[in-house]
Formats: sequence, structure tokens, C-alpha cells
Amino acid sequence: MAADPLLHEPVTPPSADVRAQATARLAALATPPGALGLLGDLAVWIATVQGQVPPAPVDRVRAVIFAGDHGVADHGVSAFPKAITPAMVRTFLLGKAGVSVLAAQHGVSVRVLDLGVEDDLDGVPDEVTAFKIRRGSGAIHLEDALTEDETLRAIAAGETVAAEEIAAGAQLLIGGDMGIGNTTPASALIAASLGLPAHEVTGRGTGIDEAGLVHKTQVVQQALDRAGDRVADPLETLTALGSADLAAAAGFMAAAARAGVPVLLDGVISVAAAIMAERLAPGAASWFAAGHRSTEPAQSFALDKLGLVPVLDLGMRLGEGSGAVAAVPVVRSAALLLSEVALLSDLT
Ligand SMILES: O=C(O)c1ccc[n+]([C@@H]2O[C@H](COP(=O)([O-])O)[C@@H](O)[C@H]2O)c1
Ligand SMILES: Cc1cc2nc[nH]c2cc1C
Repeated sequence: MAADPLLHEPVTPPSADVRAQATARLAALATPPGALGLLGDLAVWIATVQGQVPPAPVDRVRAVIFAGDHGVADHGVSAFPKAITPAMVRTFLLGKAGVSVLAAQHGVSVRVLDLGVEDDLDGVPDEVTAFKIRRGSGAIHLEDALTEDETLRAIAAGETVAAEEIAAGAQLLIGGDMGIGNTTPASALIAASLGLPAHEVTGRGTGIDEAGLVHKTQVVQQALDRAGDRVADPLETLTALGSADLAAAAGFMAAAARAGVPVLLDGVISVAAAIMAERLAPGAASWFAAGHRSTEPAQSFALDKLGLVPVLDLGMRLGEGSGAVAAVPVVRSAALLLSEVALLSDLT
């Protein structure tokens, strides 16, 4: 497959003029300056990415869960077996996962897609597997995750999905994940992109013990050493250290940014995809906000790199898009405050 001609093209940033107007309105509200704290910053962000002051209510929020398996999960890096991945895909479809409950409460649509699950998912609707790239991505410490062609096809799949969600009316998109072992490639992508060693970024994922963490750190470092200088290029980085689901999530976020649709990021996997989206489409991160801080160290390093301060910090590490969905009511509150609070100049 030929590379997308838009890859590496800079993304048009949100309007600096609208940002200035939103900042001025926030300062003019009938509140002491700075009294809304991060809610105020979030209000300015949502108005800026919407291109309008005051901002519109954030009614249509759509989450997409990119599911896939990872060869590295057979090498002692997770507390759980791979069979959990297809089982959770079925659970999302039943509306019974953690993210499903939060999303139902907050009126967020959830779409789950199999990009690389190591199971045929017999009986699930065809639309779930329509973008499948392969059954399981390569064990990144021993081999490439993907072929170059698979990387390009996965990115293109994510771009198509973003276009579909935007056509369906999304005002705000969330990129979620499901895949046993996926904190290993996510940490490797972040380490490679930020130039950090494995011991700084590697975390406990689903809950491995101390010995497991030592081993997982060695696996991440082995993957980084194996990839070597190839990590200077974002496509090579995804091919060597990523996965079908992570590449698709990166394509999804890059396409959302190019279309001027904001993205609320979730945990370490979502933020790894955001880092890759920013590398594929420089400037994309100006369309992103961070839903929450995960317990994974790589996620905090990556958020700092992107210049993002998370809305929530609840010690969550579920993935699935759940931390971002939990932050949606706060984003909605922020938009409403900037549009409905009286101006100081109007006080009687
Ligand atoms: O979002 C996070 O920061 C996060 C942190 C730890 C674990 N997870 C979820 O747990 C799975 C990956 O954990 P692990 O230990 O198997 O690499 C995957 O399905 C993720 O959605 C997610
Ligand atoms: C049960 C379970 C649910 C998950 N959801 C996201 N990652 C997960 C990992 C496990 C193990």
C-alpha cells in the first residue's frame, strides 16, 4: 500500500484568535480570576477547538475501542492471559464492561473494533472485524510488530473510522483500547519517541508483581535495542514497536485533528497513540486534551511531552477509554460555565 499523502503534513492549529476571545470571556465571567482552575482552562480549550465563543454544549461524544493482541503477551509481561481480549470484546458488545457503564451514564456512544485480536471472534457482527489487519501483532522484543504495509493499512483504517465518526456527528472523539499485553508496546512507543530508557517508563499494567516488573522492563529495553535507530521515523517506530490496534488509534487521532475535531485522551495506550499521531501529523496534539492520569509512568511522561494536564487523577488503570469517558461530564460542565455564567460587567 502506498503511504497516505497527508502523512507528515503539518496540521492546521485551532484559531489563536478564538483562543484569545475565549480567554477574554473567561476573564470577564462573574467569578474571581482563576477561580475555575482547570475547569476554566478546559472551557477555553473546548471553545477554541470548536472555533466559537461561547462554546456549544458537548452533546455528541463518541468513543472507539481499538482491540488487538500482542505477541509479547506470551512472554510474561501481563498478569492476565490473551483469552481475556476476545472475551472483553464480547463484553463491550453486551454493554457490560467498565467503559460501557460509564458511557451509558454519560450518553457516550461506544464502538469496538477488532484490529488484531488473536481470535476469529466467531459470531460477532461483521462490522466489528471489518478493519482486522492480522491475528495478533509480533512480539516486539523479538520481531517487528507489523510489516510496513500492515502499518499503513492500520493507520488508514483508523483514518476511515475517524471520518465515519465525524460524519455521524461527533463533536468530541475518544480513542480507547483493549488488548492483554498492550502496555508493553505502548511503553516502548513512548520511550522510543521521547528518548527514555525502559526503566523510567515501564509500569505494572494489569498488576504484575515486582519480579514481573523487572522482567517487563528488560523486555521493553530489548525491544528498544532491537529497533535501534529506526525509531527516528514514526512509521518505522510503529512497524517495529507498535501493533495494528495502536497504529489504527494513531491514524484515528491524526485524522480527527486534521478534520478539526477534538480528541479526549485516555490512559497509556491512548496517549501512546497520541504521541504517534503527533509524530505522523505534527501539530495534531493541539486538538487533544487529556481525560485522566493513569498509574502508568509512561503516560505521565507522554502527557508532559504533549503539554497536556489531565482532567481527572483517580488512580485508574482500566483502559477501554474509561478514564476519558469519566472526564466527559467535566468537559461538559466547562463548556456550560463559559457559555452560561453571567459577565462581571452585567452584575446589577
Ligand atoms: O489505560 C491505562 O493506562 C492502562 C493501564 C494498565 C492496563 N490497562 C489495560 O489492561 C490491559 C493491558 O495491561 P497489560 O498488563 O496486559 O499490559 C489492556 O487491555 C489495557 O486496556 C490500561
Ligand atoms: C478483566 C480485564 C478487563 C480489561 N479492560 C481493559 N483491560 C482489561 C484487562 C482485564 C484483565
